[in-house]
Amino acid sequence: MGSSGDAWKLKDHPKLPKGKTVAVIVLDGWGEAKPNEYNAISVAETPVMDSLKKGAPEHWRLIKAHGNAVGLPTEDDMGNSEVGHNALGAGRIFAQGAKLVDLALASGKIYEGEGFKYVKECFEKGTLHLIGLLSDGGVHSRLDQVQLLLKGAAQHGAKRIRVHALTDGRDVLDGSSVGFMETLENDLAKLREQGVDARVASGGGRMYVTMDRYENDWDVVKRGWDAQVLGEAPHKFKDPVEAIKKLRQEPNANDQYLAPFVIVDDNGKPVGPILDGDAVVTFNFRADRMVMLAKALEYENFDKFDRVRVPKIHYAGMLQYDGELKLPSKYLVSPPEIDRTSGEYLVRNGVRTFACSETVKFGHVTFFWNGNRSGYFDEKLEEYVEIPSDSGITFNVKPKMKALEIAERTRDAILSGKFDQVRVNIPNGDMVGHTGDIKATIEACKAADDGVKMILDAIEQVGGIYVVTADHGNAEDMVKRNKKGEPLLDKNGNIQILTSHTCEPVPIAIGGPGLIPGVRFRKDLPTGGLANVASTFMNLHGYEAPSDYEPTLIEVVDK
Ligand SMILES: O=C(O)[C@@H](CO)OP(=O)(O)O
Ligand SMILES: [Mn+2]
Ligand SMILES: [Mn+2]
Repeated sequence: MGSSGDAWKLKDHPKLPKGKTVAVIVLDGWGEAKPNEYNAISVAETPVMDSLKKGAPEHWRLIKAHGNAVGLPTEDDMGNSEVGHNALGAGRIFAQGAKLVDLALASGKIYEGEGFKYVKECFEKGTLHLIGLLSDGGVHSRLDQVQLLLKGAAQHGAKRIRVHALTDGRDVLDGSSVGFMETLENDLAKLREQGVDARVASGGGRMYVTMDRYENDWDVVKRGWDAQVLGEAPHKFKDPVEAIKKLRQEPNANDQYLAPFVIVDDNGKPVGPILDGDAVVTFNFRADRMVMLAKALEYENFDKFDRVRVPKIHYAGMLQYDGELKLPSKYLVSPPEIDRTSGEYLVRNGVRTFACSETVKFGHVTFFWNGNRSGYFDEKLEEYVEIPSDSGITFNVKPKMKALEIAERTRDAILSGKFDQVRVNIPNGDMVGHTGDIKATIEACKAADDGVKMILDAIEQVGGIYVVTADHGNAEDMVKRNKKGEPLLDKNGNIQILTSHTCEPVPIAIGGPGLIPGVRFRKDLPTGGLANVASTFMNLHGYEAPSDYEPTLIEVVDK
């Protein structure tokens, strides 16, 4: 596609009119599963979402939101916000970070790239630090990739390696951090036998240490900086497995929010602060929760917290996390080239766009939607509104989150007549689902439903159209199950709470007074997924989608 204006011109849809206000509502973490007591969505009072379902099969259906349908390596990979919103916004399926890293490791190309060569320059005199999420969840990172990278780095000359591990419990079961740390320790021991000085240097829970996103709470990143770079943390241990076990015994402790710790030697000295001349790799492939740390590591001018000491390092990300900011400038694997997104096409065809969510999901309907690119395409035609999220709490404490505020701002945007597309992310099912608190998640789902109602009422008033869908499952299943689908119990006979996303399909509903009679879901796309949604709403804006987009889910029959 060239850069001339014509290249962006979308063809008129032969049957569907232009000029309708289209609301695209994404319920985060809202999958479809059989009703049961662990399905927070089915238990919750959700009259609006229930009524949409009655429109099946013409105006309600299910679509795939996990595995290959969103560019993940296998059909066992649950969906997540990054790949989900990428697919929704880009209308095509791109091999995602997880897969690209797998390929680069398998072929050995990862060691030939500019990024690895850059960090390698420090191997002779400095330490290689690996920072990231210790998990096999496959959402932000994968332990098997870290294991390969450790081995590969040693083979390519790293003599001293320090791992700064963030514990998960969000994409994997709470408590699994102990096993992951044992596996890592085993691998590091093997490296030590080969003469590589390899150790864990620090740790902490992902939601409390380092992995904040969209600048919700810089203190989270600071806690990580203090432990990883300065070697300072409230807890000091000699052994990382013991560290996790001990810290998990503190009241209300869990993997996600584990307190930061550093590993010290016999003299109480931290074994791996980051120093001048060292190399650093952040090994998460997913962008959103690495961007803030990447800024702290890379930016000369940085005022988000006092870094105290800024080591002169060679830093590379596993991927480049922000294509617009080119951050970080060095990376081991090239990110998916998500170009020509629906957002860019529509704006270049004059579609005035409003996007809104609260901080914790704001980048989902902007940054991820636009192909991991921050900023506007055309400031005159777009407005992105961020409602500040609560920070410093777990969201089961306030399960309504900002659903109402998001809906109000969106309602106002619709009624203002200033926008053709309004798109929102309503986070409750996902963010509260991740806490594993079933009661709070039920409340969260009700709040999300209330938010949808307010937006649909506004669409009704202006004669518009709605598309309601979700990015992946979460709240519809809050319990870990065996292969037969039965809830699993732990050794004390309690159910094992599932805090993670799922592989369930998600609903999509279309409607509103602006939907002309005869528009309905096609029957010939039974395996349709999130990547088919962009063509669908482009049609509802009165345009044909570009020919290489995944096909539209709708057809127009004579009525
Ligand atoms: O919170 C996150 O980072 C992920 C789970 O790891 O959730 P989501 O993909 O919904 O943003
Ligand atoms: Mn999500
Ligand atoms: Mn989530």
